Amino acid sequence: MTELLNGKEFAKFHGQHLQAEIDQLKEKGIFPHFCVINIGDDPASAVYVRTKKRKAEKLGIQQDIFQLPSSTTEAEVFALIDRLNQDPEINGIMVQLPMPKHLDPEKVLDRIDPEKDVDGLTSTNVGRLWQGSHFVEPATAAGIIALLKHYGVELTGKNCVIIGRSNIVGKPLAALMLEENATVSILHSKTQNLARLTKTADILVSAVGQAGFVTKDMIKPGAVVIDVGINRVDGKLVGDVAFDEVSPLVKMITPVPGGIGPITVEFLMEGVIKLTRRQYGR
Ligand SMILES: NC(=O)C1=CN([C@@H]2O[C@H](COP(=O)(O)OP(=O)(O)OC[C@H]3O[C@@H](n4cnc5c(N)ncnc54)[C@H](OP(=O)(O)O)[C@@H]3O)[C@@H](O)[C@H]2O)C=CC1
Ligand SMILES: Nc1nc(=O)c2c([nH]1)NC[C@@H]1CN(c3ccc(C(=O)N[C@@H](CCC(=O)O)C(=O)O)cc3)C=[N+]21
Repeated sequence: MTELLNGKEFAKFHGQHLQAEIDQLKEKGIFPHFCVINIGDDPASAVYVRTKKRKAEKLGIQQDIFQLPSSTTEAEVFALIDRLNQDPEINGIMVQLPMPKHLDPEKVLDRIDPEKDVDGLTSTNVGRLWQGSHFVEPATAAGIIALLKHYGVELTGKNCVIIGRSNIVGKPLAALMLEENATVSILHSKTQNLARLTKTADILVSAVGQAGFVTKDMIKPGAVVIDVGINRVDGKLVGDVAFDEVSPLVKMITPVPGGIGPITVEFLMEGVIKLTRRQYGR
C-alpha cells in the first residue's frame, strides 16, 4: 500500500509546537515580527505572499508586507532592506523570488543581515549551511527533512536523488541530505540519461517545475517520492510527478497540492521564530 505523505497535516502538527513557542516568547514580552518584500506583480508570488500572511496571522506573528513596483531600483530595495536590518523590532526579512530581471537576486538577497535572513539565502548563511554551522535553513529543504523524519523514513546510507539545482530548493536540500548521511545526486537539465540515475533513488525529489516530468519508468519500486513542483495546468495545481502512474509503484509520495507547499510556509515561520530566539539570546 502506498502511503500519502500529508504535508497539510504535518504542517498543522508542527504548527502546534510552534504556537507553544510563540506563546512562550510573548509571555516574555517578545513579539516575533517579520517582513516580506515583494517586488513586481508576479501572480504566483501574490498568492504565496497572501498564504504567508494568513499563516503568520494565525500564529500571531507580526508581519509587514512591502509591495514594490517592478520599476523599483536596486538603490531603493537596498534602502528598504537597510532600514529593516537596522530596526530592532524586526526579527526576520525575506524577499520573494523571482524578482524583476533588472535586479540581481544574489546581490539583493545579500543585502539582508544574515541574522535576519529567514530564507537562509545570504552567502553567509549558504556557507554556514555547507559547513554544518547553520542556524537557519531554506524552508523547503528543512521542511522536507522534517517531513521524512516525521514519517520514519531512514536517510542514513540511502540514495537520495534530487532533480533541480536551484539555490532555493535543490542545492540546500543536497546539503541537508548530506548532513543526514544520505548519498546525494543532483540532476539538472544537462544530465544525461536521467532515468538511469533516478532509478537508483531510495528517495527521489523533483524540483523542476514541469507537469508530468517524473514518469513511472524513472522510479525504483518502493521508493519515497517528494514532489516539490508547483505547476498550473488548465487552472489546476499539479506537481512534477505523474501521480496516477507513479503512486502505485512507490512506498510513499507527497501530493500536490497539500504536500511540500504548506510545509514550506510552516518552516518559514519556524525560521522567523528561530531568528527571534537567537536575537534575544545574545
Ligand atoms: N512547494 C514549494 O514549497 C516550492 C515549490 N517550488 C516549485 O518547485 C519547482 C522548482 O523551483 P525552483 O527550484 O525555484 O526552480 P528553478 O526553475 O530555479 O530550477 C529548476 C531546475 O530544474 C532543472 N531542469 C529543468 N528542466 C529539466 C530537465 N528537462 N531535466 C532535468 N532537469 C531540468 C533545471 O536545470 P538547470 O539548472 O540546468 O537549468 C533547474 O536546476 C517550481 O515548480 C516551483 O514553483 C519552489 C519552491 C518552493
Ligand atoms: N524568497 C522566496 N522564498 C520562498 O520560499 C519562495 C519564493 N521566494 N518564491 C516562490 C517559492 C514557492 N513557494 C511556495 C510556497 C507555498 C506554496 C503553497 O502553499 N502551496 C499550496 C497551494 C497554494 C495554491 O493554491 O497556490 C500547496 O502546495 O498545497 C507553494 C510554494 C515558496 N517560495
